[in-house]
Amino acid sequence: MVIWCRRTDELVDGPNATHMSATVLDRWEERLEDLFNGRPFDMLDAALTDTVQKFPLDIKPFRDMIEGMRMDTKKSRYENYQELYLYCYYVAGTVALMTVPVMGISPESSSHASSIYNSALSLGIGNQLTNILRDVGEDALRGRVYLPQDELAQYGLCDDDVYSRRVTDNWREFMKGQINRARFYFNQAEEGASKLDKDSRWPVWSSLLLYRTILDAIEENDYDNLTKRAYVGRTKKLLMLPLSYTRSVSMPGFAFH
Ligand SMILES: CC(C)=CCC/C(C)=C/CC/C(C)=C/CC/C(C)=C/COP(=O)(O)OP(=O)(O)O
Repeated sequence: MVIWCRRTDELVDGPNATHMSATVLDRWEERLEDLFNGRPFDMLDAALTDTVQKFPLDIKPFRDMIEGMRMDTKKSRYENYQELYLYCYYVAGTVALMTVPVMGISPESSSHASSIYNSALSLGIGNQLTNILRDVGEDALRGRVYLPQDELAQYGLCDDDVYSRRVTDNWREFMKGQINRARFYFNQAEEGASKLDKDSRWPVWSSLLLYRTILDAIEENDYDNLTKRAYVGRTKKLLMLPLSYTRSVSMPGFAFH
């Protein structure tokens, strides 16, 4: 039950703000604690208070997401995959952990909840890695390189290659490895997607299959994610819906490749 709430807009940091300031994030964290304790600040917070009262949500992923945004204000390079993974967990894995208690696990599922949460986490990570790979050129324009520096170096690449926007054979080879890694997480997510509550499976399967096709689109662009944005057309998206429906109603373990 909502106890009290006030006006909206407190967190808007000016119309042209591109990055959230530390103060804004600190205040956001304070509001998070308050709303979890039944004291929402405004109507949006009140909606979340209502949700945390209805579903078994843990505050940790919410705190971690704010930490991810804090990280993004301080850091624009990732030395290795471990560092990048942590960022992906903070900004997307957390979303997955927040949604499972709301979507629910099927009563027919015999899997341990932890394995379903792991699959959810994988979908969050796979989505974020895909998002990063799609946006390499765009992020570089903002001086940001969300790629493991040590892996770039293994292919003789560095930030300058990203900034110069030349798609070389080394770049293509590097990208193949990054795409395979993202696909690995989507594959890991599949098992859990079929164990969610019946009504949640179709949207989750749709997002899994649709987001994964962005990786195909990068390949179709011959790995040019420096000057082009991988795009999945509307028709292709619509055609994926019946396929994701089929996947969502088939039993886990059923062979479907
Ligand atoms: C598989 C199981 C068991 C559960 C599903 C759990 C879920 C819903 C996981 C997905 C979590 C999720 C939606 C993460 C965020 C992914 C992401 C990269 C969003 C991109 O956001 P924007 O940056 O706004 O996207 P655009 O750049 O496309 O605008």
